[in-house]
Formats: sequence, structure tokens, C-alpha cells
Amino acid sequence: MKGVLLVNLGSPESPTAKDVKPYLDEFLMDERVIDVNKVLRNIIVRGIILQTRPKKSAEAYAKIWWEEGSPLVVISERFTNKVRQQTNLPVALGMRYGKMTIKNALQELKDKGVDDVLLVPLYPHYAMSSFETVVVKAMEVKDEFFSNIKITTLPPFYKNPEYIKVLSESIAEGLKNFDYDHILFSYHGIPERHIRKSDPTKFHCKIDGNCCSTNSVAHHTCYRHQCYEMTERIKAFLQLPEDKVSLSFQSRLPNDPWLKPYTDFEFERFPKEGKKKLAVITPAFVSDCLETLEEIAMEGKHQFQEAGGEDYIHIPCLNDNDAWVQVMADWIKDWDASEKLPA
Ligand SMILES: C=CC1=C(C)c2cc3[nH]c(cc4nc(cc5[nH]c(cc1n2)c(C)c5CCC(=O)O)C(CCC(=O)O)=C4C)c(C)c3C=C
Ligand SMILES: [Fe+2]
Ligand SMILES: [Fe+2]
Repeated sequence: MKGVLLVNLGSPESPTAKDVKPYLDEFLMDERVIDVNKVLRNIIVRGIILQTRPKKSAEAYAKIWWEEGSPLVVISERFTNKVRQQTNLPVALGMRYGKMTIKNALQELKDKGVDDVLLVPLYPHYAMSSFETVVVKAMEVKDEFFSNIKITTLPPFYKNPEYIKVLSESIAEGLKNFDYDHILFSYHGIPERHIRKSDPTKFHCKIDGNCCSTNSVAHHTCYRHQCYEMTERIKAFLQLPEDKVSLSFQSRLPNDPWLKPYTDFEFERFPKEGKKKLAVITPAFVSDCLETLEEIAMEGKHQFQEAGGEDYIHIPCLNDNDAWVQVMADWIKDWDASEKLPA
């Protein structure tokens, strides 16, 4: 029997340093997130980052936390419930990190008689720190506990026409009453090194701004290319003026070079160039979370206005948008009927 496993990133149990610390420990000790050898990772994560970050992160989480819990978790649950209403197959939700484990979600499916699973990482793009780590973890859990279950993975959907349509339409809705002079597509950043590591050809990705527009097999796993491609497709769908759209990367950790340009530097730069009415879109995320609600909608607005900006909006992620639920339900139906996966 077939079933569906949706997987998102996860959140701490509560916005306190006590709960943020073990969550960040599991997240940052993932070898696909902080990708250095285990000894060095231990020093960087446990010896340095976790000494101060849990308190700071807990304060940030506290600013966006909802009555029902973490926005990312609550939104993912709402989305899952709506998808369940649109399909006959069992649908479970798991998180890559934290208490809502992939193991529990697979157990829930197994208990319903499922032995053929469609795994859906809830990330539009491929990155070793997001999509890949979900797939690897699900396979490890399957091998250890559910060896009779077959898993098929839904590929990254950053350029899928139905996804581009629903995302573009929700952006259009967000822009309706806003007289912008610039639109910034702010994607979650990754270290530049991750791009090179994920390049199967080992020579294509040069992070020089050109490689991403030259056709290559490397693009199946190139996060940077996929962010550029998604931006172009949304721009084309909405017929946005070329000179009023740009892209940047947010949420970096210190020391390594991360993908550029950096979002916070753009917030400083735009007002000086006369771009004073800014709309920000965060298309690396399917659901709003700490990185959109705090870093972009609150902190970003503050940075932009401090630098001389006047009007600022963050356009929400798709969250549990009905049209997005329908797109997911249609992908599930296609896979159920004929094993077809979205392209
Ligand atoms: C090396 C560090 C990190 C990499 C690489 C990374 C990639 C990455 N992350 C997401 C999605 C999310 N990240 C979120 C929070 C978050 N990310 C990092 C670090 C890396 N992410 C940290 C330390 C945190 C925790 C928050 C903090 O302490 O500031 C979130 C939000 C989670 C929530 O509970 O709301 C999401 C979502 C992607 C898609 C990605 C690679 C493309
Ligand atoms: Fe992250
Ligand atoms: Fe590239």
C-alpha cells in the first residue's frame, strides 16, 4: 500500500535556551550542515557556537512563537492536514531535527499498512544541508528499522510550472497594494564550499556568476543555479521589470564565505541607491519560520529603515495556501496512479 511522508526542517520544543540548545546541537552536528571532520565539528559547534547561540536564538524564537507552537511546525501540520483531505493515501509529517522524527512518521505509515512511500522533502531546491540530508536520513532509518518499505523521493520542485504558478500568484497577491520600487528574492544562504562539494563534475560550479546560466548536469544539485532559475521563472510569469528585481542570500554563520550577495548588505545598500520601497520574498522556504518571520520581516525591516528605507513588506511563504495544497495533492495522485513524479 502507498503512503506519503512529508519532511520539513524542525524547530525546538519551546523558545527557551534549554530547548534550543539540543535542537541546534542535532542540527549543526549534521555532517551535511557543518561539513568538517567530526573532531573539528565538535569544537566549532559544541565548543564555540553552542556556548552563546542558544540564548540569542531563543530570544529570536520568542519573538515569533505562536500560542500553538513553532510557526514552522504549526504551518507544516496545517499543510499536512489539508493535503490529507485531498488524497486517499495516508500522509505523515516528520521533521529532520527535533522530536517529530522521521522514524516516528515512518512508523505511523507502517502501522497503517504502508510499504511504498513517497518521500517529500519540503524544500524547493537541492542543497546537501536541506534536501540531501533528509533523503539520507530517511534511507538510514528505513535500512535500520523498516527494511521492507520502498522509498521514492519527490525531486526538488524549484522550476516546476505548477509550483511557479502558485508561488507567483501568491506573490502577485502580496504585491497588489504595494507600490514597490524594488523586489528582493532572499534565499537561505549556504557556504560556497557546499556548492563545489555538490558538483558531480567537480569543475562546473565556479561561483563566478556565469556557471549557473550555462547548461550543465551539475545544476541538478546546484543550489545557486536553482535559486537563479526560480527567480527567472517567477520574474517571467509575473512579467516583473528586469531592473526592479534582484536576488540575495540570508542567514549565514561567521568565518566561511557564503553565497553572495548577502541580504543584510542589500538592505543597507538599497536606500542609498534610491530604492526606498522594498518588497522581500523568501522562496527557499515553503513555510514561514524563524528565518522569515524574525530575520526578514522584523530584523530586515529594521535594518532597511535604519539605512534610510521608507516602505517595506515581507510577502509570506505559501504556508497552507489552498492552491499549493492542491498542487501537492495532484503530485501525489500522479505518483499513486502511474509512478509519475513532477518535473
Ligand atoms: C551551516 C549552517 C547552516 C546551513 C548550511 C543551513 C542551510 C539551510 N537551512 C535551511 C532552512 C532553515 N534554516 C533554519 C534555521 C537555521 N539555519 C541555521 C544554519 C544553517 N542552515 C541555523 C543555525 C538555524 C537556527 C536558527 C538560529 O539559531 O538562528 C530554519 C528555521 C527553523 C525554524 O525553527 O523556524 C529553516 C527553515 C535551508 C533551506 C538550508 C539550505 C538551503
Ligand atoms: Fe538554515
Ligand atoms: Fe553554477
